[in-house]
Amino acid sequence: MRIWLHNRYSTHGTAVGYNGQNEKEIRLNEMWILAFDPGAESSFRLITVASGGLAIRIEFSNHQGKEAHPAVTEPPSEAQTTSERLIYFKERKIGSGIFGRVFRLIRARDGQYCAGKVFTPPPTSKKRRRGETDPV
Ligand SMILES: Nc1ncnc2c1ncn2[C@@H]1O[C@H](COP(=O)(O)OP(=O)(O)OP(=O)(O)O)[C@@H](O)[C@H]1O
Repeated sequence: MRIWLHNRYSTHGTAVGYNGQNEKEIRLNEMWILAFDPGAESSFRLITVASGGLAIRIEFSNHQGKEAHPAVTEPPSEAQTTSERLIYFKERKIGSGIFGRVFRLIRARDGQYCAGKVFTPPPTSKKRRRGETDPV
């Protein structure tokens, strides 16, 4: 089951958080997925509820007996403005490498699963200052 929130006429935008994430991310005219349950049985049609400027679209897709969408790694994103940047919610850690930790993410706009790496900055102790000579 997918539940979407689309603010069509909001003056100040809408913020949707998950587990305390992205709570301060306010968007205008953005579509948000509010719930996703891959094991949900399909027994309803698409429902759209419109109330004033708030429209809630409820999509009951049939995922019964199917695995959740496999995690995929996306190509690097183009440079985007803050309001265009896609929003991801961290679901859980799925691995780690030398350069950082890898998380299973849910893309807020369409509920697709993705894999995303959070890079760990290298320790600063080995950084050399400008003008410092190479170690022998
Ligand atoms: N697209 C993905 N789907 C599922 N799991 C993934 C995906 N990408 C990474 N992982 C998991 O995260 C782990 C670490 O991935 P990462 O890309 O960081 O590996 P790495 O190349 O060994 O790391 P590094 O480049 O930091 O040395 C993988 O071993 C795997 O378990």
